[in-house]
Amino acid sequence: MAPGGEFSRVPVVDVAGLVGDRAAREAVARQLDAACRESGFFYVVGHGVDEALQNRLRERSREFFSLETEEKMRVRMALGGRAWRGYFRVGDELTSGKPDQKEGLYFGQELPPDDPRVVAGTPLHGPNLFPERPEGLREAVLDYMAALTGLGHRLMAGLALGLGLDEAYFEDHGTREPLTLFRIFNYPPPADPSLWGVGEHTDYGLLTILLQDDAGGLEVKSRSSWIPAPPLPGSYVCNIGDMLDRMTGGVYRSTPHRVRNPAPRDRMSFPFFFDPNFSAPVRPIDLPGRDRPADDAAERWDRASVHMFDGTYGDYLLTKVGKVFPELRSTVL
Ligand SMILES: O=C(O)CCC(=O)C(=O)O
Ligand SMILES: [Fe+2]
Repeated sequence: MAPGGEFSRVPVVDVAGLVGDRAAREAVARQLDAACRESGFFYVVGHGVDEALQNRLRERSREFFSLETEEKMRVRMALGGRAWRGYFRVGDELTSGKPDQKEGLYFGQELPPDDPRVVAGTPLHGPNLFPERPEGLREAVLDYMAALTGLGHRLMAGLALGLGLDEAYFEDHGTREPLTLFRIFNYPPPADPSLWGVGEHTDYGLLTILLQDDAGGLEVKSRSSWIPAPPLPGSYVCNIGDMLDRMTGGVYRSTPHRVRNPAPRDRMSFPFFFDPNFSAPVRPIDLPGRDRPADDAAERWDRASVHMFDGTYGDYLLTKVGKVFPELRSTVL
């Protein structure tokens, strides 16, 4: 393994063994561990998510984005209030201060209005803002989020094993009831080729599980160059977020990435974020045999500039929200 985040490809891991016997789980865990140290990015195949469900989600999403802006704006984010849900237009979301060339829908765990967290006005908690049309988008999103929550638990158990921890470590430390955020993005071909669909960034939480279509355009930052993560049929692209990077003292890497749609048509992607519970305190993981952070961790953390380990995951996440949607700062925070 090259030191310091130098890598030349995003590895593919068949995770079917995670539902097998101990030896099979350990074999997968070793591959996940190597990928998380080296690049912080990996494809997974053998993930068990139903292809028909993915197709249903894709179809309904395509139908939604093809509606007139006026209709899409009926579920605009401003109406989701503190729950941080709904539709945003091309250019509404900022990455590193620059408007992204993508439109999208934000979803989270579906909670009834009388859930105590909703009644208390807890940010990022609430019912979703589902559009009236197309019919079936609501069911596709909820079914898909349930399937991906299951995959998130399986992968986190594999990551725990790879770190030499009990497989239930993450469940016991914040993910038994995870915070799950789900987004559906549509990237039109950029009007100006210098504009990014999503500019360079790292993700916030533990693990991102991304379904992309066949347009391509996702790139991952190795130390000295950008490495493409092209669509691989039947796969997800997974990556480590800042929180897991910090919890592991930088042993697992949250790697910068960016997207520009290279296709002459729209590109759709479906990132699912599997994070600790909003009220879970975030603590560094005690990793046997490792008492200091990876050599380049401080450099990476400075760039992301978050406060660490002195609060809950929710406290941390709220420091991020206002940066990407300045308009929502007053409603969410
Ligand atoms: O659309 C993609 O392929 C990646 C999106 C992404 O990086 C993100 O939402 O954090
Ligand atoms: Fe990302």
